[in-house]
Amino acid sequence: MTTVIADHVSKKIKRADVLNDISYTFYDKHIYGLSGRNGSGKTMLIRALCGLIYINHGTIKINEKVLHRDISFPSSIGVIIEKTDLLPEYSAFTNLKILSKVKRVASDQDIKSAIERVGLDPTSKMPVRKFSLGMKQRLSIAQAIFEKPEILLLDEPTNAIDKNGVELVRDILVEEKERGALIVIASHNQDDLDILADTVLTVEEGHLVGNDEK
Ligand SMILES: Nc1ncnc2c1ncn2[C@@H]1O[C@H](COP(=O)(O)OP(=O)(O)OP(=O)(O)O)[C@@H](O)[C@H]1O
Repeated sequence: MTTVIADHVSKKIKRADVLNDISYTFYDKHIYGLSGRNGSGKTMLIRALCGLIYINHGTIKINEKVLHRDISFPSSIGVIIEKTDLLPEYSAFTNLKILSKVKRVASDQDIKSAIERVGLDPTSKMPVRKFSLGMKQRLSIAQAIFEKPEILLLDEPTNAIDKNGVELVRDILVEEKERGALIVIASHNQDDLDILADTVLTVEEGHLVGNDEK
């Protein structure tokens, strides 16, 4: 079983409380939707859960291991945060191939099938700098899922993606949940939240205020 436990998590930037005493337990085989206005703290929460920022108070435990104490980042995780960095001069396949060398858990076949799954061509030599915004976003999804991670933290995963692509991405995320992934999605797209989320959490001025279990 995979668990991510936020326990009294707070983060201040300058003097502003961007995360304010957040306590919540996330489980596997579940999609959590983060809803909230611009600047409410959704991205900060995602950054905190994947270890990209240090928090000022509280703890985050990934499978009972405390982030920044026992581990520096979760070992089995796929992340999309705005402007996920891709290497613009290389093809889709080469981008994922380079990433795969870090952990060595994905084969070339895993890379190809992830690229195919998001509707891109794994044999294409087109460099990513020539990709449209939507194509880059699709590749970001492939990048997040290709190693079959236990945890997926996705900030606006359907951003810039066309209608057919959005349906494809939603199908992929449901398949990933059924595979057993713990998925957190921040989205302004109400349809994404309605269709995908088993639980919708509302973030307001750094607090988790709503917990709408469907
Ligand atoms: N690098 C930064 N330096 C200072 N403050 C920041 C920084 N990044 C974010 N913040 C502040 O943290 C707060 C939460 O921002 P966050 O990006 O988490 O909001 P969000 O809910 O994801 O918004 P959006 O819906 O626009 O993506 C905001 O008040 C923002 O101004």
